[in-house]
Amino acid sequence: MREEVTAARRIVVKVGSSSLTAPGGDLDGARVDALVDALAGRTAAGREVVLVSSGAIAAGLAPLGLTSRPRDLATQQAAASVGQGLLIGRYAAGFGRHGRTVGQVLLTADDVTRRAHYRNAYRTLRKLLDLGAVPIVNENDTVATDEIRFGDNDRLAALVAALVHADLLVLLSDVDGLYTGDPARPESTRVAEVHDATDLAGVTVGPAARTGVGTGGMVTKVEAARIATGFGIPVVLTAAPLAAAALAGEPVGTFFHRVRRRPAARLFWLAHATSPRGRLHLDPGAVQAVVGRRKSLLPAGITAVDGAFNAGDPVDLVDERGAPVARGLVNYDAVELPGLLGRSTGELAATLGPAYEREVVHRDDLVLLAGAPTPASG
Ligand SMILES: Nc1ncnc2c1ncn2[C@@H]1O[C@H](COP(=O)(O)OP(=O)(O)O)[C@@H](O)[C@H]1O
Ligand SMILES: N[C@@H](CCC(=O)OP(=O)(O)O)C(=O)O
Repeated sequence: MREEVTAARRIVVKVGSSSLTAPGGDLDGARVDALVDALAGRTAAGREVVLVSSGAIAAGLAPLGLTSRPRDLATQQAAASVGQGLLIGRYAAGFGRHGRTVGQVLLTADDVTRRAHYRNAYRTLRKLLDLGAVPIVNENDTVATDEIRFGDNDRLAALVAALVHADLLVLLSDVDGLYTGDPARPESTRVAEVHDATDLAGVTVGPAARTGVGTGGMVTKVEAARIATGFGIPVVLTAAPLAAAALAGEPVGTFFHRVRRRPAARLFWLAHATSPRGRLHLDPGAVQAVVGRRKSLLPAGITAVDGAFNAGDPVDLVDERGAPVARGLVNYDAVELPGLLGRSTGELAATLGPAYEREVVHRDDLVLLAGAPTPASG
């Protein structure tokens, strides 16, 4: 038995399109009901459940006479508009059998990335849970544009899990776990546990099957697991029919252990949920100082600036090859910086005044990005 699973009080469960629809694309009522029964079992046992459900686009296909998932955004949005109502209607009926009320929560990326918005989203979810309802979250597909879209719901689910401070994230798909390669190949085997990146070294993480209704495949699920475990939330990835077993703590699917230390919430959002408004190019010495010695970034180490940001905005710090190594909140407007580059803080203070002695990004407002070189690896 997985103790972290059985002890979890607040659980975010994400279910993919492929687990809710019949092969033709229509919503499969029996599958929805089976999932609802598994979740209602947990709510009856006093657990709080937030469901992140995909399937709006898939559910809208058949009613609109479409035979496969459309590629263009406008048709996807029309399908989502038709399908989302059907989906929620189905869940409302399903949970109604258990005497539970559901609440629809449609979010855009902005709602979980901008501080003022995610506080608002948090309050709504919190209140629904306090009132005993089951929040059912999806991306707000009808208004999300290509630029701001998550597209798949895996990353959204990880961010929602962080938002509501969940104790567990369960990702339900059409495959019963992470496999070492394409699960259709006989030589692929299920990975039972992932402790850290080394357990993923021999794993080929692939996209969704081309014929299906899913979008992200394993790539977005492993990324979602990385985000959630980095926030101290363990993740179970398994197939939807195994939901009840997974929620009971049985050793099904793939269990991603959490990284013990929960980062400061503010820095977590900075790393995972904000979009940078610009880029600061660092010379090698500045990369060493920021990444290797965790120092603040000073004007002297910056060689170029891109973007139209204001003081307080998130920006990426990139190395000489343009690879992001850290993200931070910048203390200057973009227009101010070109005149300061390469100059020491002492010189700037002497010529421009003491206000210009401040760091470009303070170390407390900096978070290193995954993949950044560590001091040991150079
Ligand atoms: N290493 C892997 N292990 C398991 N599944 C994989 C792997 N690589 C690619 N996949 C594919 O990912 C699919 C699940 O992703 P997707 O279709 O997006 O599901 P969902 O709709 O549940 O989000 C599986 O059906 C499988 O074809
Ligand atoms: N918001 C979209 C999710 C798109 C999607 O297919 O996601 P997933 O099945 O989780 O890979 C929908 O409801 O159709």
